[in-house]
Amino acid sequence: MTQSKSSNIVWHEGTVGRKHRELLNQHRGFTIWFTGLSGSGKSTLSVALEERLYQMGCRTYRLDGDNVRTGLNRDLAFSPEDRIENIRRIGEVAKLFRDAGLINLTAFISPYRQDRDMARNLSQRADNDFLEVFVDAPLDVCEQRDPKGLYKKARAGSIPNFTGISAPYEAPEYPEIHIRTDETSIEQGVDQIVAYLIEHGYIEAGLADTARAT
Ligand SMILES: Nc1ncnc2c1ncn2[C@@H]1O[C@H](COP(=O)(O)OS(=O)(=O)O)[C@@H](OP(=O)(O)O)[C@H]1O
Ligand SMILES: Nc1ncnc2c1ncn2[C@@H]1O[C@H](COP(=O)(O)OP(=O)(O)O)[C@@H](O)[C@H]1O
Repeated sequence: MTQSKSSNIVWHEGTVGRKHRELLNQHRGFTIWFTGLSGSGKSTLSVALEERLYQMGCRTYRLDGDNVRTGLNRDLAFSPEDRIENIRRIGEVAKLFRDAGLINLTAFISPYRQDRDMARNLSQRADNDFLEVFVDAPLDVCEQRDPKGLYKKARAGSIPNFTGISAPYEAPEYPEIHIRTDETSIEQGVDQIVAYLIEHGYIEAGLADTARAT
């Protein structure tokens, strides 16, 4: 992990902490980290899940590769070094959102296992506040979907270092949740995640009933 360049830094603790914020929000703060190839369904699933969680009364914030790369990370491209820095910064931002007591959804290719583990290990609560969701579809399916026409360009050689074509993707070995988006609908994918969250005590089952009633 990159060390801080500054010295003489002393952490300043406030009187309102994560526990207080979680109490106010009536749920825990945690990160749902979507990873997968371009076109696998990260953005689609994270948007649909956020909508469901919102209906359940949860406080959420979603970070998406394309969006963050126009602001915070606009100085970064797609070399291995830039992707590492991209994920390092997102990992830190996700940590802040957890500390804010929010359910934070991130949708980045995040192709390197080591970087995803780094993001996970930034906070180490006993109750595991970082869930990796492997959004999985075979490359040929992603390429057929090609929602932004990027695979076509990558095959034509006009996008270098394109994940799955000319840059690597390291699939998660032990993701908390594994979704095959070529075998399930968007709705089923969201149901699968919500069921996991309830079963493992991240959110209360009663919230799902509230959502159904509205
Ligand atoms: N070379 C290359 N490889 C992969 N993707 C590319 C590339 N160039 C541009 N794009 C577009 O950028 C989106 C991926 O950004 P990420 O920040 O998620 O990438 S990474 O995690 O740093 O690997 C990705 O978005 P998604 O399709 O939503 O994954 C693409 O729209
Ligand atoms: N089960 C599914 N889950 C998610 N997306 C799906 C699914 N089935 C088909 N799709 C489609 O696949 C495409 C995925 O695109 P996108 O969400 O932008 O992927 P990514 O963010 O991983 O690049 C969308 O057009 C979406 O409608």
